[in-house]
Amino acid sequence: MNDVNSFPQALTIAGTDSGGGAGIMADMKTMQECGVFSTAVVVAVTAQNTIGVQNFQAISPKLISEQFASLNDDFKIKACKTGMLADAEHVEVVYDNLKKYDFGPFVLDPVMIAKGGSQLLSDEGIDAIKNKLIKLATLVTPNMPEAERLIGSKIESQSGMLVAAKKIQDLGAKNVLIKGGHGDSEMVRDVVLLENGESFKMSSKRVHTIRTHGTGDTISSAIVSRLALGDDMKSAILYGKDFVEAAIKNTIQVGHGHGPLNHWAYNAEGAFDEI
Ligand SMILES: Nc1ncnc2c1ncn2[C@@H]1O[C@H](COP(=O)(O)OP(=O)(O)OP(=O)(O)O)[C@@H](O)[C@H]1O
Ligand SMILES: Cc1ncc(COP(=O)(O)O)c(N)n1
Repeated sequence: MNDVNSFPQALTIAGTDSGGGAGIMADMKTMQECGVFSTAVVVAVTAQNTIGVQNFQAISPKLISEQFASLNDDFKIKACKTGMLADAEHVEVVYDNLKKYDFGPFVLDPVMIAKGGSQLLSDEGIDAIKNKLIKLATLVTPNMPEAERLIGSKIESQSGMLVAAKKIQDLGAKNVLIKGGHGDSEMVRDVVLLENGESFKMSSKRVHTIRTHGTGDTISSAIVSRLALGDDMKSAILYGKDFVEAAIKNTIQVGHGHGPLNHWAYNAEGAFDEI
C-alpha cells in the first residue's frame, strides 16, 4: 500500500494578503507551481492591495497553536517558512510551536516593512526574531534593510554584504541569503553564505518595473518547496532565484501600485507575451 502521506508537503506561517500578491497567497501560489502541496498557519490577516496595507489584525496565539496542532496531527510537512509575524508575542508563539513540532528545514523570511511602507513587524518583534527565532532557522532571507536592522549597521558594498551575512550567521541561522532587490542599480546582486562557509553571489539584470509585490515571499517559498522535494540548500537557493526572476520579468497587469508577480512564468516562459 502507498504511504498515505507520501506527497511532498510544505508550510507557510505568515500573514494573508487580500490582494493576492504577497504573504500566504504568494507563498501558496509559488508552492503550487513548484509541485508541492501547500499548507498555511495564518498569523495575521491584512486588508491589502497593490497600493498598500490598509489595516491588519493578528490572530490569537491560541488559534495559532491550534493550527500548528491540526497540521501536526494529519500532515507530513517536509519544510516550512515564516513571513509576516506582526509582533513579539506572535514571534514567541511561532517559536514555541516550531520547537515542539518537526516540520523539516525552516526558512525564516524576516518580513519587517511592506513595499508600500507599512510596518508588518513591531520593533519588539524584530528583537524577538534576532534573539530567538533566528536560532531555529535553517536559512534566513533578509533584504538589505532587514539585514541592516539585524546587524545594527549599514551595508555599503558587496563585500559588506558578505560581512553582514557572517554576522547574521553568528546570530544563529545556519545559512544566510541577503537579497539585493532594493535600490536602482542596473544589476541586482544577492549574496549567499552557506553553513559550510561557502559563499556565492547571484546576479541578474534589474527588471525596471514597480510590479515587485511579494518578491521576497516568492523566492523563499520556491526555496522551501525545493527543500521539501529533497534538494540540498545551494540547489534550492539557485532554483529560487531563477523562479523569482521569471516571475518578475514576465509582468502581468494587475492593480494600480506595486503589482503582483507572475507565478506561472517559471513553468510557462513565453506564454504571457500577448497579455
Ligand atoms: N527589479 C528587480 N529585478 C530583478 N530582480 C529583482 C528585482 N527586485 C527584486 N529582485 C529579486 O527578487 C528577490 C527578492 O529580493 P527583494 O530584495 O525584493 O526582497 P524583499 O524586499 O524581501 O521582497 P518583499 O518586499 O516582497 O518581501 C531577490 O532575488 C532579488 O534579487
Ligand atoms: C501579508 C504580507 N506579507 C508580506 C508582505 C511583504 O511583501 P512586499 O514587501 O512585497 O509588500 C506583505 N506586503 N504582506
